[in-house]
Amino acid sequence: MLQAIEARGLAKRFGAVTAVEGVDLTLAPGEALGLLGPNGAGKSTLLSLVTGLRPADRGEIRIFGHPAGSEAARKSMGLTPQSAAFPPQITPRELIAYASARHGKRPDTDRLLTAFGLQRLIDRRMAGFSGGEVRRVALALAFCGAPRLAVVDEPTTGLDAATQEAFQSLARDYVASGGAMLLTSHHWDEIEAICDRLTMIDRGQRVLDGTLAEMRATMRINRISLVVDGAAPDWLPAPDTDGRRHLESADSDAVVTRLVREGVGFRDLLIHPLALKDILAHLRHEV
Ligand SMILES: Nc1ncnc2c1ncn2[C@@H]1O[C@H](COP(=O)(O)OP(=O)(O)OP(=O)(O)O)[C@@H](O)[C@H]1O
Repeated sequence: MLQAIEARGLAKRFGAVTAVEGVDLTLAPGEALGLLGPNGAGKSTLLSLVTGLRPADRGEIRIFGHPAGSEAARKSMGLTPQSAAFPPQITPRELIAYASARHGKRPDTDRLLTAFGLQRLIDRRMAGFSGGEVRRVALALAFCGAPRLAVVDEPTTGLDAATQEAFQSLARDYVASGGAMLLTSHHWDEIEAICDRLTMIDRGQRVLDGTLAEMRATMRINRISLVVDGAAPDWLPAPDTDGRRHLESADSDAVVTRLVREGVGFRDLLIHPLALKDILAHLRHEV
């Protein structure tokens, strides 16, 4: 299958700073890849190489088989950069028409307006738009004309909860209908809600790559929480502010058996697989 993104050995320096060093990246159609990493890890630089906004110093990137930055590669992708500025006299309708035309498509204005709550703003000049309103327009542009690949850098930073949810739902629909999505975010729950696979980079290097399911299967750790009535044994952690005791275990059956055997009065027992945040906290000791 032709990959949406196929990148090998990418490297980029800015003077003395090595922003990206020897990174491989693949993304298939119908897949969402979350790019994670601390501030300054090299995520935005990596995206700028993938989108062809900057040339790589070393390595090769193909977008649906075409070199990054080529006309064919650019036409196949929609993009929301980390920060975007638009001419003050332009309206969202004009921008959406322009971005859709790049893909040779009629503007799918109605769907995008509804998804990003832009109905009231569509014909207003962008001068005076709030930060969140500008961000919503920038996000809508990544999906105009149904590109085969959407690249979104910290999509929901500064957006209200309703718009964050709308974005997640649109992103899931886009991927389910065959779109490929590369996303960076500092919101782990957002990555978890949208992405099938994640790649973590740190100081320009890839330190982790895999699906959440693979990571969970490897770790086999569950998060257990319960309320204890009466005395609790020493091996249980103290209750949190929510009154529940939380612990992690590779053998939740054994924990429950022990509670019963020791006659602990417990209720509201919940057993969950580890959240992405917890998985990364564990793996960080190993990477
Ligand atoms: N134009 C530039 N000139 C000089 N250094 C740069 C430039 N762009 C990025 N860098 C440096 O490259 C490194 C990677 O930056 P990058 O913006 O890719 O990180 P990031 O992972 O996107 O960070 P954040 O989560 O803070 O957005 C940082 O050390 C940054 O200071």
